[in-house]
Amino acid sequence: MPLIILTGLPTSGKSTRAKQLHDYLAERIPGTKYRLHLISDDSLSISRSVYDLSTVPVHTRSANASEKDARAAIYGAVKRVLSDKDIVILDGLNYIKGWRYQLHCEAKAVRTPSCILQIGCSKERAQQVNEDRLKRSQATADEEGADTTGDTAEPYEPANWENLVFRHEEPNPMTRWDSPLFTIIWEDDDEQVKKTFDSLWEAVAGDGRKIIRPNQATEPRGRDASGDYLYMLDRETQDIVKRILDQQGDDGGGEVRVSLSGGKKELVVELPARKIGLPELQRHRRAFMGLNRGGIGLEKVTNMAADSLRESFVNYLNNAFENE
Ligand SMILES: Nc1ncnc2c1ncn2[C@@H]1O[C@H](COP(=O)(O)OP(=O)(O)OP(=O)(O)O)[C@@H](O)[C@H]1O
Repeated sequence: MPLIILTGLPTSGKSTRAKQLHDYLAERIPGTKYRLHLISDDSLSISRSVYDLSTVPVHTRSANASEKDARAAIYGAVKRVLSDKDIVILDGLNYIKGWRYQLHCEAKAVRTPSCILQIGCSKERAQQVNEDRLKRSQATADEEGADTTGDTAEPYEPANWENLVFRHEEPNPMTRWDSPLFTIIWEDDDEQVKKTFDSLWEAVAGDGRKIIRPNQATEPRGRDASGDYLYMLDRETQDIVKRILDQQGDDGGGEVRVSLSGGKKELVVELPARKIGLPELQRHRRAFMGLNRGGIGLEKVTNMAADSLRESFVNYLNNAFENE
């Protein structure tokens, strides 16, 4: 299995469900090949304040160093244990789609499935949980009595909480990296939760699980920390779009060859049997750039050069055209 990525608003009940899933799987795995791991901000001692952009100057907001460091730590922790024999529950906000894409690629690279467990909760209820936490932590600071609720987790500063809600990118089950998608809502009772966990198990560890084959598109890649990464991302993808427009046949279809620097290797884009126009290619390019734009903090994990970017975009396009 297996990487199970939780996602949801801050204070929406993610850890509660992650623990329930952990208990459920702990009962299911004896006698199977699986080992079980639960990774979360708390298990890695990551404070909720790392997500706080309010202390970062506006012009550098996309580059919040502490959040990037936190992501690198989470990524490293997942990578260390993830295999086809290890079930990893990743409890966290996981609110950026590009981040979920990278995790999906990481799983695929070790030939194991990934899935998303979305925790649904209204904004108002989640906010109430955070406000209660804030009050309790204030009362503890003022020594006004011990906490009796059992929820001793750290609250988010209100502006940080609001900002995280604003930045949250809902999973989209139409994309490879956000599927299969399972959803549990706050109100779900034990029976409903068990049903969802049963389906999740079936999809990623049961007989119905897909065979995962790694391909170059899903091999995880980092960013070129030294160069101007965004410039390179733009330039290389533009160049491939141009080659496709130049080389495709009059009626479309066929193969387009894209060489890597120094002619070391040639990549092939397999086009569908129809003419592809600039708007469609630009749409794919923008989607790819959206997924690979900086700011998800994996610079320290690997190094991504122009060649691997080109390779990655070619594979992305081949995946996109594959089903036609
Ligand atoms: N479905 C639920 N029904 C009732 N109470 C719940 C439910 N889910 C969570 N809670 C309560 O809400 C509080 C916050 O839950 P939890 O810590 O799971 O949220 P979280 O999303 O993991 O928070 P954070 O974003 O800080 O990691 C806890 O007191 C928990 O007991």
